Amino acid sequence: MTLKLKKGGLVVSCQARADNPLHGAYFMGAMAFAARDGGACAIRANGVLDVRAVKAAGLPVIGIDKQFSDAVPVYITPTLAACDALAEAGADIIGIDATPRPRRGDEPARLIRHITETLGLEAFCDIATSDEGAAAADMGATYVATTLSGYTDYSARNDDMPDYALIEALVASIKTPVVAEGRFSTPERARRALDCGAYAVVVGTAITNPREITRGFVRQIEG
Ligand SMILES: CC(=O)N[C@H](C=O)[C@@H](O)[C@H](O)[C@H](O)COP(=O)(O)O
Repeated sequence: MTLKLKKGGLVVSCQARADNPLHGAYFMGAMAFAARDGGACAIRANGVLDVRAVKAAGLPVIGIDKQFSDAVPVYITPTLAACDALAEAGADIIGIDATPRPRRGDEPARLIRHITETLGLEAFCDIATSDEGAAAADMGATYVATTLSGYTDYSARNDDMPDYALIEALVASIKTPVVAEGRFSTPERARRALDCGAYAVVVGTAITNPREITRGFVRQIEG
């Protein structure tokens, strides 16, 4: 079966939180057009409004719905209802948190079945460890992504490096395509992800967050 993400391709994550001056579907839609013109093979976007807007660029869309809560750590597309809304908005692939952490919503296995069997879409499973990736693969994930490495209390890290070791461990242990995501802040880092065996690589901040890019320059020149 042909997958919607291109092997060896660059996925651009077009996301801006409410405190970001570029927050909103208009800006994220424009980012998606720019990413498409630059050669991206797909877009990752948060929320139904942004998914609809980025869809206009004509690329496959990984839709997620971040629902932050003080009560539980899981926030990426925690419910079947969120999956339905993203599908309705035009997502081709739905991204979920597939870690076994406490959640308010539905279990990863149920979400994956719903996405792949009921909605007929692809399930993009964000994990933080190789055991979690293996479990997601067993549950029927279409892709396993390293997105949450460094962002759970048991995978916390002090540097800003991507988790190449996790990519390699996953590639060695599962047949499901492994997508590299998280801290691929230069073209060289993205290239190395593919050299480690990643199927594709997702880049967000380094392409679509001018505020963070500016901060990086200012840190370097002002010390
Ligand atoms: C941990 C989490 O919630 N990551 C999010 C997932 O959607 C986004 O905030 C990241 O920007 C995205 O994963 C891309 O990563 P980077 O921006 O490092 O290229």
